[in-house]
Amino acid sequence: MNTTKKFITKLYHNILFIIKNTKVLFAISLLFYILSGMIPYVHVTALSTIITEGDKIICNNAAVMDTSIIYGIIMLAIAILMDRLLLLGQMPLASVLSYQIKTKVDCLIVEKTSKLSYEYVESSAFQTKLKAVYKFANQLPNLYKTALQILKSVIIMTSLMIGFQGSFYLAFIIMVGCLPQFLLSYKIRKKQHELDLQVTSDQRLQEYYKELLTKSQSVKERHLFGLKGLFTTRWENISYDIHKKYALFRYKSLRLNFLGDISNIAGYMIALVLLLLTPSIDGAGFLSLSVALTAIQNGVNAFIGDCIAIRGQVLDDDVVYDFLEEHEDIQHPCDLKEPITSFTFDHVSFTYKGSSIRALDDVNVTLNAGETIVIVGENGAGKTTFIKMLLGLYPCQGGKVLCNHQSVDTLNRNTYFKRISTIFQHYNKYPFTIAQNIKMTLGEEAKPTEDMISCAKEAGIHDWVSSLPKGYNTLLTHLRPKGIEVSGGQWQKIAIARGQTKPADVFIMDEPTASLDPLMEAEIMNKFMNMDSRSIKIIVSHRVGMATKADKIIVFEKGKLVEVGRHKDLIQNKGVYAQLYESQAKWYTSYSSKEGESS
Ligand SMILES: Nc1ncnc2c1ncn2[C@@H]1O[C@H](COP(=O)(O)OP(=O)(O)OP(=O)(O)O)[C@@H](O)[C@H]1O
Repeated sequence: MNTTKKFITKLYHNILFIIKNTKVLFAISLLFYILSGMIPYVHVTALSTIITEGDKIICNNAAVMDTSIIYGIIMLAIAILMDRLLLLGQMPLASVLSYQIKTKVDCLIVEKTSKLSYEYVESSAFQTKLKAVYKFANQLPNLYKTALQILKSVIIMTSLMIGFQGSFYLAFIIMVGCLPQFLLSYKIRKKQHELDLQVTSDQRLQEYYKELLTKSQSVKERHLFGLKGLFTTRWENISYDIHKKYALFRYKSLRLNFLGDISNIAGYMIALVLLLLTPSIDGAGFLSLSVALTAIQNGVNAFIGDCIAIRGQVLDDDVVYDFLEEHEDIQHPCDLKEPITSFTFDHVSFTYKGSSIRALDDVNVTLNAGETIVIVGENGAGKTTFIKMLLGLYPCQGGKVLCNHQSVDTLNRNTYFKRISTIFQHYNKYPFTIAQNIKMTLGEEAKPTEDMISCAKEAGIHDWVSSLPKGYNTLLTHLRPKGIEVSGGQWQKIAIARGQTKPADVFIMDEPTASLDPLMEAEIMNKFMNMDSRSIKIIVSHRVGMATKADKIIVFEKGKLVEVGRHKDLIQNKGVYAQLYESQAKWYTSYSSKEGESS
């Protein structure tokens, strides 16, 4: 009882969502379905009239047709024509309705994802859930069709039963015969939903292997390491596993469906025999009643099919609606109104989910406006995690990260991120023009702006871009028909220019220069450090060469902040920084000597 109530509430909620988002179109659709629900009654009534009147004409050898039979023929023609017209009208309506619902749901999913914590969104569990959500969201528009289809089936059955003139018990027998079909189909549909969810994770992997085999980005490694065969085998194996699960499910469903069919046929046969045994019935009466019985059975079967479909649909839709209603555990109520003047890490610790190692361990440091900060440390030392905590991408587990003395966790993301420009090692490569890659808001044919050119010069790409036939309006990547591919270093410089174009109080570069040669890297970093004396500039790097001019060097080791200070002081300390500097000395002495030559 509780389950039925829950189901009806959910169904009501889901249909309401569809009505709210489609309004007039839904009303027209409803009218179409009501009209087409009445057609079988008109059809059967017309046929009965034709059979009964035809029988009279044949038995009486009458030469002239009665008006009733002409009436019947006209009615039949109208019913067939209307049925066809309504069907034709429903097609474009269904297409527009589906588009409206799908677009709305897709927007809601994107909006929801943006409100969930970064930590949760990057987890595998979330990505699998999102895949399931999109899979089921695709089918969301089917709900309105199924719901209206049920309404149509109810109208068909009711109108036929009313026209059945008293022999309700026959219709009842037909319905009882259909009951096992209903129960079995219900069970099958629930299992299908469970299977759909269960295979989602495998489907993600299957798609990944397919991408490895087809995407241009993976073509080099695939050829050079001879991985095609390996990836193909893995893709085939996982595809086979998924197929096997569905094949097994279909086989089991088929057996259950067959049992349902037997009971269905038995019900119809019993009703037919009882009809034959009715004492007062003549040939024409038997014929027209058996036509009506067939129509009722078809109506009941369609009704059962639709009920099962709607039950399954609500199960599937729940995955989408549950996701949309998921609790957003992060609250960012405070707007950041003032420019950023400081960051304070106050005993900050952080451990990634599923990891036993502290990525940050009791970190204490303050960063002030006007400072240039270089963060160094070996692989896995905690540099990127430090930046992510500063950006508030992960909530603090221990201690606090403060921005202008306010906890970063409470800051409204829009107002906070507006003031920070970050370029990560793994930045996006957009299939837009070079100008758009630097300044997203520009149109495809728009001329480059002054500030954009200045940032492109700082990033060292202006001369190269100017030498291209279409200059800043050159389209990038082979995703675009006339797009060109550029080198890793050129992409990096474009990303750096993008980061510098954004007006901000804080500029962060998390190793975006790995593809550049050390001299070019040092040149770009030098310019970066000198770009705006009031802002906070943070550079994350393994290469300590650029730290010599920093106001503050932060050294990480195994999640711990082990040293903070200026180059000279840290060298004198002879600690981790001094060792790193020593071991990398040869990289930057060549730059220093080059700089010396040029000056
Ligand atoms: N998403 C993640 N989930 C679990 N553990 C992670 C994740 N990202 C990083 N780690 C772990 O956290 C620790 C710190 O990683 P972090 O990326 O901050 O180091 P890093 O100093 O930036 O390293 P690199 O110089 O190699 O980029 C490492 O032990 C790393 O394995």
